[in-house]
Order: sequence, then structure tokens, then C-alpha cells
Amino acid sequence: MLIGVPKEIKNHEYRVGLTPAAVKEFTMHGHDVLIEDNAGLAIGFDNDQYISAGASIVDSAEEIFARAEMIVKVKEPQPDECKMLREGQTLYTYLHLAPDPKQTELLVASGATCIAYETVTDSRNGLPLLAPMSEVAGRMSVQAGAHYLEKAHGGSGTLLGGVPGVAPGKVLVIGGGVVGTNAAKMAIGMGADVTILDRSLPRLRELDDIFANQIKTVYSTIDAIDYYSSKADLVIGAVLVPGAAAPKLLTREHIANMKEGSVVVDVAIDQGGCFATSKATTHQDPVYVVDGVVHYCVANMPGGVARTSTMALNNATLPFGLALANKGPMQAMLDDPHLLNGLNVHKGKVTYKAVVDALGEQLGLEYMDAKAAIQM
Ligand SMILES: NC(=O)C1=CN([C@@H]2O[C@H](COP(=O)(O)OP(=O)(O)OC[C@H]3O[C@@H](n4cnc5c(N)ncnc54)[C@H](O)[C@@H]3O)[C@@H](O)[C@H]2O)C=CC1
Ligand SMILES: CC(=O)C(=O)O
Ligand SMILES: [Mg+2]
Repeated sequence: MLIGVPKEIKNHEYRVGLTPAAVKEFTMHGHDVLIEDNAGLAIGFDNDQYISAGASIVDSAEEIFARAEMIVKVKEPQPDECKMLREGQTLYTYLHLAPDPKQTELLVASGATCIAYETVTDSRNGLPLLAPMSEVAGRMSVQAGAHYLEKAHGGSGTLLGGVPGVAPGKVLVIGGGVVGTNAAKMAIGMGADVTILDRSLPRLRELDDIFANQIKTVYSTIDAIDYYSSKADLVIGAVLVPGAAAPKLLTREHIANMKEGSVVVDVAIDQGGCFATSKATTHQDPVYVVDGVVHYCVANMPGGVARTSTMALNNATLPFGLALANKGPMQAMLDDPHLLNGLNVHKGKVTYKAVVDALGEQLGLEYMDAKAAIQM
């Protein structure tokens, strides 16, 4: 198969779809790989390393999209990229369609086969291609929160760890999955006072087993959110209903009731955000203030530590990517229901139910079962 990797074009996005090590795996399996000129240079993967791994360097994204049978990326395709996709071509990347009607329309119009990393599943009810970036974003969320709690960055001037004689800052994590667990690890490491809310009791039990008395676990009710958000110095939004738009758990009133100079980090912003006042920001301009509360809502947080993130992402995407290339996308998806769960759009049909639930009425979309779609 001919695989193409364009340079990422989202704001301050330096990750790249394939590392040189991953390229070597593809070329050793007999595939050809095209890499856009300097696609990985910013994170220390130069053209020579890709050439040594067996890739060819190509001057433009246009040429990659025109020639490749499968496009491997990191972020959702930007409008100019969507317009270059075509029927018969496979796109393998993050999509996050439910909160993004424009991209959904463009992918439907393209006719391409679009597999979303974030909805591929595994046998333990996990999301194996989202997990590595959730680990990164969860760990970064506390780092970002601590930074913006500093006075000079708009915060209340609170040190999360406190010092002997002064109580630590209070961190509220809403959603105790991969992001939430990794946020908790960092916050505990800094010495903060950590509370995790989740609406899954089994998950709260697991968290209690992992962290014991280093955290408080609380069942996620409106009351709990009212109480803990009003006391918090830092709130981290880490909920997910797979593929769907995030539920708005903090209202405008919650934000107004928070302490002046507290910070909210809405990691779930890539699914539309779980705070009513959230709007996506960029690494270049990451924060804004509502009712005295600093909001950090960067939709591609792992892009900030692009080298670590690219390697972590490739560890997870490689086995599925190889299956897509070795067997051909349709056979690979027929053979593996977990990979099939990643299919969101195929030949103009939306094949992921939560996307149709979010956008069907607005865009006039009808849901089609993924297996039926690839067999049509
Ligand atoms: N902004 C960014 O750069 C990044 C964002 N993300 C996003 O972070 C979010 C979380 O991802 P993961 O931790 O991997 O998901 P996950 O599926 O591991 O965890 C989500 C947790 O939220 C809980 N939950 C769902 N509804 C809830 C509610 N109403 N109240 C309390 N808890 C609730 C679930 O029970 C689950 O434990 C996703 O939207 C993901 O796309 C992930 C990586 C990077
Ligand atoms: C998960 C995601 O969207 C990201 O890593 O940018
Ligand atoms: Mg206030």
C-alpha cells in the first residue's frame, strides 16, 4: 500500500503521523511511505531519518493527498485537507466529529473512508488510540493549572502543594478515566488536595484501590459539583461519552461561584467541552477569563509536548495501521470489530451513531451500520 504522511497544519501542532521507527515497520512489510518535506523536523525527526527508514520525501501536502491510498495524520483534517480527500482513500487520524459539523460535512462530501483514532476500542472497554494522548493531556493539565494559578499568569497566587504551615490547593477532577487518573497522579505528586468525581461506581472503586487515602472519590451528582467546584482552586474537566459531544457539567453559575483567580482546564474541549463557558483555545493563546476564573481549553494539548506525544501515539496506532495496510482497510475492519468501531464516515455515510445523534438533524445525516457500509 502507498501511505502518505502530510505535515500537521493546526496551530502549534508539531506531532507527526508516523515516526521513522514506525515507517521502518511499514516499509519492512513491503509498503511504500511518502513523508512531506520536514514533517517531523520540529521534533527531531529529520528527512534523513525517514529516508533511512525507507520513506520517500515529497514536497507538498497536495502531492501526498493526490498519490497516497492511506493518509496517516494526528489531528482532524483542516478544511483544505478535507477538500483533498477522495473516495477510495483511507484517512487514519483523530476526528472528534460530534462537536464539528463543518468537518463532518466535508468528510461526508469527500467519499473517503475515515477512521477516527478516538473511537477504536479494545477488549477491556478501553479506547487504546485515545489513551496515550489522554495520559499526556491528563499529566499536562495539572502542569498548566499550576502555571495559571500563579499571580503573574492571572491566577489567585496559590501553590498547589502548599508549604509547611499553609494548606495545599484544592484540585477537583471531573471524570476519573485516563485523563483524570493521570491528572490525579500529577496533582498528588505536587502535594495538592485532590477530589475525583465520576458517575461510574466501579471506576470510583478502582481509583480508591489505586490511590487509597491520597484522594477523595465522590459520586458525580449536581450537588457534588456545586459543592466541590465552589471550593476548588483548580478544576479539570476529564469526562467522556465516547464519540459524543461532552455533557456540560459546570454551568455559568458554577463558574461565577468559584473563587476569584481559580483555574479551570477543560481537557474534554476536543469533544466540545464539559464547562458551559468553554471555547477551544490554541497553544499560542491558551487562556481567557470568565467571571474571574482563568479558562485553559487547548484542544490539542499533547501537541505541546509533541516529541513525547508522537512516540506514545505511534506505539498505539502502529498495530492497527499495519493491519490496515497489510490486509487492506475493508478486510482489516471486517476481521477486527474494535478497528471497525473506529470507522466514522465511509463513502458519504456516517457510520458512528453518536455523531449522527449529535449532528444528524442539523446536517440531514442518516446513520448507517459500519459493517453494512463497508460491504455496500
Ligand atoms: N484536549 C486535549 O488535548 C485532549 C483531550 N482529550 C479528551 O479528554 C476526554 C477524556 O478522555 P479519557 O480520560 O481518555 O476518557 P475515559 O473514557 O478514559 O474517561 C472518561 C470518564 O468520564 C466519566 N464520565 C462520563 N460522564 C460523566 C459525568 N457526567 N460525570 C462524571 N464522570 C463522567 C466516565 O465514567 C469515565 O470514567 C475526552 O474528551 C478526550 O477526547 C484526550 C486527550 C487530549
Ligand atoms: C486526542 C487529541 O485530540 C489530541 O491528542 O490532540
Ligand atoms: Mg466568582
